[in-house]
Amino acid sequence: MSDNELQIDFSLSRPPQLLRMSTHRRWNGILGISGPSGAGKTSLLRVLAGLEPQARGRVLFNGEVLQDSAQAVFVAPHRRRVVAVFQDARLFTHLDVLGNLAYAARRATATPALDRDTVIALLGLAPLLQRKVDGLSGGETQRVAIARAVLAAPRLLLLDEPVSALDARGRDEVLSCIERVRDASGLPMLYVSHAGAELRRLATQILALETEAYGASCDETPPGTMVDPC
Ligand SMILES: Nc1ncnc2c1ncn2[C@@H]1O[C@H](COP(=O)(O)OP(=O)(O)OP(=O)(O)O)[C@@H](O)[C@H]1O
Repeated sequence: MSDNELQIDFSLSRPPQLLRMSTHRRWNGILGISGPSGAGKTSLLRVLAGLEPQARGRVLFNGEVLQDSAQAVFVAPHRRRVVAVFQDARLFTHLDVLGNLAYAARRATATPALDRDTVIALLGLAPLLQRKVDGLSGGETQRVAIARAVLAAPRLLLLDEPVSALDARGRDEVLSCIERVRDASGLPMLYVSHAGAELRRLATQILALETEAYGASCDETPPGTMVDPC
């Protein structure tokens, strides 16, 4: 049974391009997002996170309208409970690791799927809590960013190529952490990657975006089908 549902039908004007996406997906766990460079993977996450207020069309998550230009509905980013982790984890450099986690927990508007101690344990952060974030390795930084995102109590977690800048060891470490969070929290996630191996490892199904002459579109792969990304 699939518990989560994404309904999108929007366009973003980026002259001379028009980026269009339309799909309806149900999934559990991690929905992988694949597609060539420029297909609109990051744009999709930005729309879901509420960072593209000018997008035309409709975006619904689990039946709730997040934005609908025809009805002049736009739920503000901080009210969506949709939290994104980007490739360049944007941690607060004036705070240590614990400070970053505490900040997210203080601003959370709901109870997170996992409590702070569990998040710290699953992401192996105990030895890092007092460290300044600008001294962390790439993999450590991404683990803190994921922990911070979970403690912000999202109902949808967006991961945009979170391991693409890491070496093989760092990648494997962070992917294992994501698997642990996925299994312990049940949080629905979208995971953007160019790497087929990562998507096969993490995702229950894949949404493949394809670039077309006029912009981007979604390949309507039947739910549950694994698609080999380009
Ligand atoms: N802020 C912006 N203003 C104008 N155009 C943009 C902006 N951000 C992205 N684009 C364009 O929108 C299209 C989709 O970009 P997007 O970053 O979503 O693709 P992507 O699939 O994530 O690509 P990549 O794999 O290279 O990260 C591209 O043509 C890109 O150049």
